[in-house]
Amino acid sequence: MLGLVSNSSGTLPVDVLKAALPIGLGLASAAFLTLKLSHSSNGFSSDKSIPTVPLRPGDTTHDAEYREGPDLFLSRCEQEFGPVFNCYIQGQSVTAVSGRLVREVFLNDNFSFSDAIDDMTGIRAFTQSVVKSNGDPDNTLAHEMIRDNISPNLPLFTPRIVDLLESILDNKLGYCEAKLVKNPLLIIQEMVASAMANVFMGPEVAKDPKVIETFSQCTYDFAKILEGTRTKASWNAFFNRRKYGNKMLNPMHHHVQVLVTAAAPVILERRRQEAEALAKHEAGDTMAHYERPLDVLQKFLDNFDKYHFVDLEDVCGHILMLVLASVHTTSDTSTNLCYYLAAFPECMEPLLEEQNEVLDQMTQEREKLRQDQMDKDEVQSMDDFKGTDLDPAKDREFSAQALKKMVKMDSFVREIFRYRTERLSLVHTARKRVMLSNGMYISEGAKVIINNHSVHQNMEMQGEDVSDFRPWRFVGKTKNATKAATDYLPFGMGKHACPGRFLAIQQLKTVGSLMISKYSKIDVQDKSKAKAVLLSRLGDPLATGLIFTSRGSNAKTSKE
Ligand code: HEM
Repeated sequence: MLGLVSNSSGTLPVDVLKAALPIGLGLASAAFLTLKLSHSSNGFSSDKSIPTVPLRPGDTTHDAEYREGPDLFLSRCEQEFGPVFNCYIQGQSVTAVSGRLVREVFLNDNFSFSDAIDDMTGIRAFTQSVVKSNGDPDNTLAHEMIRDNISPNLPLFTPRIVDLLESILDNKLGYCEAKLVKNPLLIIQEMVASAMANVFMGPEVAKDPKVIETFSQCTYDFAKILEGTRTKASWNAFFNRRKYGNKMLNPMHHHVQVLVTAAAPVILERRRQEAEALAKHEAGDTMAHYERPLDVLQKFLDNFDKYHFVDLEDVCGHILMLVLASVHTTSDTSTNLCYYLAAFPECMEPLLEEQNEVLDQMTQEREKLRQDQMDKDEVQSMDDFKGTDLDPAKDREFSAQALKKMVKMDSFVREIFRYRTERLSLVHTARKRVMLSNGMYISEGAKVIINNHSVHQNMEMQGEDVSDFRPWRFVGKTKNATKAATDYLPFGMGKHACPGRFLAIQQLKTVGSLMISKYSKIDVQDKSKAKAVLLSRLGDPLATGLIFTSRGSNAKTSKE
């Protein structure tokens, strides 16, 4: 691979590659992962003053009671034992932390989500064998990579993302007259994988079907690894460390190679074009210039030394880690959003009305900008706008600006996260003994789990009817779907809060907007399973399909 990338500064020692950490979550939520692990009998190492919730007669863990009614179980625990209590759940002994105290877990570096995932799965050995550089126990690099290369460019990425999401939807689902789709995740996964591949690897690489296959499938291979054995979690971690620390046995190695093989010729061609433009420029052609492609691959290569990458394989390893964090999480939640549209059909028309109002407003604003330029003689005729940012053909596109103005859609999405998010999740390991502000101590090595129920189903924080799905709950409030805070935890909070949430929410809002503009009706195939799907956990298989009906024969079903 040498020669494709600029001179490297050599391999950095890799201590712990926490950049891969997001996968622990991204994969399918800590709950999904940990539930696959079996019970640890380590007991609690927390302060003895922390109450332990007694088991129901006949139960050996709290899992059954929790699964039967998580809200009921956790309300009872909080009422009887207060905001901090021990229970045996999701395969381990954990201390649940509730309400205002959750911020003390998220904001204290002595609580680590990545340590907890590694304790349970041995994931760090696995990730170390996928990438070669950048050992970063606090995962600041992955944050930085997303913060500097993806989030600020989101408005520029948006047209490509929307275009791909729409064309694949048209291609795979198209015009429907009560068409049953047993597994809509497959369609949405392809939509999201294609959009993410375009953003991460660039349009040329993303044309390769093998790359799309890697983007949509690598998470499943990864899940198989984490599923591991059904023995003790610690054995599971031990086994994974031994097996997947070996590069050749690590299935991610194959996916990295797919990316490298597809990227190499594209990078060479980009280099050739750049050199050609430079040569022309030097020969006096002042118009000749090379337009740098806008994608994460190019950004990483341009910052090769800054990020201390080793070679192209290393760059692709890092990209693969981002894929594991992003594609399945976004596909799963976007699919779930369609089930909410089906379960609450009364939302479809208000959402479509809002969409039309926003697009009308955008059209008027853009028309005014065009007219201003005409009045100032900056352009000769309306035809001059063709192919520019102000092209009238783009007036009704779902631009980043238009999506931002869709406040009902935003509230709908945030309410889905509030309503659905797993009630107990995000296990953190205490790196040191920590005293919480209520005076209780969490001992070094103890596992703490976040009681999301105490936040998302809390009337003081969320308003009334917390057990109901109220789509417009957040309209008119300064609480948008990306705002990670003490009253909204689907993306965590504090310095480790998911840095990809801006991209994820924008894709979710786009999928929702496409669905309501193209389909007048979405029904759940088996209504008896509708509620179960709404409350499914990230990564759960879908219990039933969806039936789609297009908005009449004039519906826009293909991109001409
Ligand atoms: C609906 C989709 C998503 C959900 C629900 C989600 C959720 C989360 C959560 C709960 C965390 C842990 C936060 C904490 O420890 O406090 C996290 C971390 C992370 N996520 Fe996401 N995420 C999503 C999409 C994405 C996307 C699209 C990307 C990449 C573009 C991404 C990249 C990351 C990274 C790098 C971290 C690690 C942050 C750290 O440890 O400092 N996520 N995510």
